[in-house]
Parts: sequence; C-alpha cells; structure tokens
Amino acid sequence: MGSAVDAATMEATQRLIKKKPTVVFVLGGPGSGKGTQCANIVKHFGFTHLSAGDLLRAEIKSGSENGTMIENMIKEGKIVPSEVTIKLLQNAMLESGNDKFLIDGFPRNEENRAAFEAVTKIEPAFVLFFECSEEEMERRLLSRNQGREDDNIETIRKRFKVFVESSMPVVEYYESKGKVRKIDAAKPIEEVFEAVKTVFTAQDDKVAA
Ligand SMILES: Nc1ncnc2c1ncn2[C@@H]1O[C@H](COP(=O)(O)OP(=O)(O)O)[C@@H](O)[C@H]1O
Ligand SMILES: Nc1ccn([C@@H]2O[C@H](COP(=O)(O)OP(=O)(O)O)[C@@H](O)[C@H]2O)c(=O)n1
Ligand SMILES: [Mg+2]
Repeated sequence: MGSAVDAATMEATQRLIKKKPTVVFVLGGPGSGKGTQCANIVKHFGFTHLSAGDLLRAEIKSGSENGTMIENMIKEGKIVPSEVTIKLLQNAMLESGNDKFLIDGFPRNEENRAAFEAVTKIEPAFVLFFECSEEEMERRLLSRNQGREDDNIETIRKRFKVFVESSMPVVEYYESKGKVRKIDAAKPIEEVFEAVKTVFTAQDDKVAA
C-alpha cells in the first residue's frame, strides 16, 4: 500500500484544493436510494456523482494491487481504509471537469470523515441524509439485481450493523454542526426526489443571495 500519504497523493491534493470544489455528502443506509437520487440530482442540478462504492468496485475490476483486499472487505460489509477511498475520490474529482460533487456513501465512519477533512481540507456544503427502515432497505437490496456480491442476506445484516455503529455517528457529527438535510426515503422515488429538489433549490437560492 506504500506510505500513508505518497507524493502523487499530495500533489493531487494541492491541485484539488486550488479547485475549491463544492461537495455534498450523500449518506443513508444500504438500499436507502442514494445512487438512484444522485442520478436525478445530476440531471437537474449539474453535479458530478461520485459513489465511493462504485469507485471501489472499479478498482477491483482494474486489477489494482489493493483489489483483493477491497473485494474481501466489501464481501464482509466492512469499511475500506480511508487512504484507499480518498485517493480514488480525489483522482475522480480532478479528472472531472466539474467543481460540484455529490459524494455518495462517504464518509462512512469516523476514520473516513476525519481523514478526508485532514487531507483535502474540504468541508461539505451540507449532508443529504436518506432515512429509511431496515425492513424496506432489505427488500430493496434483495431485489436490486445488480449482481453485487454484497446484496445477500448475510452481508446485508453485517452492512446494517456497520451503518448503525459506524456511519450514524458521522451523521450525528454533521447534525451537531447543522449540516444535515434529512429526507424521508421510504416514499416512492418521485416523491423522494421532490423533497431532494427542495433542499437543492433552497441551497441555490442561498448561493445566489
Ligand atoms: N424510493 C424508492 N422506492 C422503491 N425502490 C427504490 C427507491 N429508491 C431506490 N429504489 C430501488 O432500491 C434499490 C437500491 O437503491 P440504490 O439507489 O442503489 O440505493 P443505495 O445506493 O442507497 O444503496 C434499487 O434497486 C433502486 O431501484
Ligand atoms: N466509504 C466507503 C464506501 C463503501 N465502502 C464499501 O463498499 C460497500 C458498498 O458500498 P455502496 O455505497 O456501493 O453500497 P450501497 O449503500 O449503495 O448499497 C460497503 O459496504 C463497503 O464495504 C467502503 O468501504 N467505504
Ligand atoms: Mg449505492
């Protein structure tokens, strides 16, 4: 894995800081609809969608030296060390011509959050949080049909536990800073997006004012 922060990562960080990107973290349990709603936000509000899970799965497929480690962690529903995920997120932000990003499924634990802040110095504009019952999320994951190795009942249970124990404290941290925009994600897709639109429109108004 090399040293904690290698020269290439530091150089990428410097370029990223100069870009001063707008970042919205999109959080919520597995199957709460993060990816689905991000696709809608991209179409309406001109953000670039970066899913930490998608980037990690692409890294496995690319045959990277970390591939096997990432694959094993995903199968167990564990959180990959932030060093790996942050590097992927930084590179994706730099490769994109955009300066507005939805970062979906990150930060997923305190280590992710603190490291991202320390490395990139980026504070999210706000955190979009999708609230949904485990019963409904489980139903959605079991019928997602994307051929994912982690959408089986054993791994789903582990992911729910990690979500409650490790990811909810991150949501609570941002809540204490007044940054969380909570959405009822149990409703049909179109209704959830109406609530999401209200959040992004209010944000646009604030920027314009
Ligand atoms: N509001 C919703 N109601 C019903 N099904 C949904 C809703 N939002 C998403 N889905 C479906 O649930 C599954 C999980 O959604 P996804 O966006 O992949 O969630 P996440 O990225 O949070 O895991 C997908 O098959 C998706 O089509
Ligand atoms: N910040 C992150 C995000 C995802 N992951 C891993 O990737 C898996 C799938 O994440 P995902 O965001 O694609 O999953 P969903 O919430 O979309 O169902 C997680 O269960 C973790 O094993 C991670 O290690 N660190
Ligand atoms: Mg997803």
